[in-house]
Amino acid sequence: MPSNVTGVIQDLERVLLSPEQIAARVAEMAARLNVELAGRVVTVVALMDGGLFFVADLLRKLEMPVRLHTLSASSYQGGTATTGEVKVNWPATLNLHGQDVLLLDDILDTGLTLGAITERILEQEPASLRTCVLLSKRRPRLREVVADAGFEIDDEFVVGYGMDFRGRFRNLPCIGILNLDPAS
Ligand SMILES: O=P(O)(O)OC[C@H]1O[C@H](OP(=O)(O)OP(=O)(O)O)[C@H](O)[C@@H]1O
Ligand code: HPA
Repeated sequence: MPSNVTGVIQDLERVLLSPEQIAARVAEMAARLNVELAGRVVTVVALMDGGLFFVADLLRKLEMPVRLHTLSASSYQGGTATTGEVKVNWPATLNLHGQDVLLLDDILDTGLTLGAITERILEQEPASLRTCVLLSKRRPRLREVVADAGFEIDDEFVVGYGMDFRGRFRNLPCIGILNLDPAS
């Protein structure tokens, strides 16, 4: 793993998705949700920090009334592999009983994060639960998760548009593959 990444676009091996490609797909996802959830009041549960830009961009395109709850869910601790332990700050006052919940996250990888959050949400007996992610990796899951995905991507570590490596790269407007030197 490189010790010298600075977190700028020059550190990328290549750009996977440009800001324009991301914006076009997010608009399509929002248009579909606007049809399928029309007439409902939607309770969004948005996972931070990685989901920050996806959630901000998608929500501004939703036309139904929305309530927003942000949760901090982390298990990678800045690295490229899950620690296996999903830490969630679930507010004691959060009650999703009877609500139409839309769960949003940036990326579905092992499935551990969304699996853990889905379990917590379902314990509260929402009226419905729908999950959307911007990216879904083509890889075997450690936990099965049902989610609509903006893009299916190969099993490579990605950064940008909210996603980090060692706390950096979140601010890149594109999504890219890191130049990881296996020897370093
Ligand atoms: O499917 P999984 O293997 O669980 O991986 C997906 C999760 O990993 C990342 O979160 P991370 O733990 O890096 O925290 P962050 O959102 O604060 O960056 C990402 O934002 C997802 O929530
Ligand atoms: N990049 C950044 N964060 C992640 C990834 C990834 O590929 N997979 C799970 N969390």
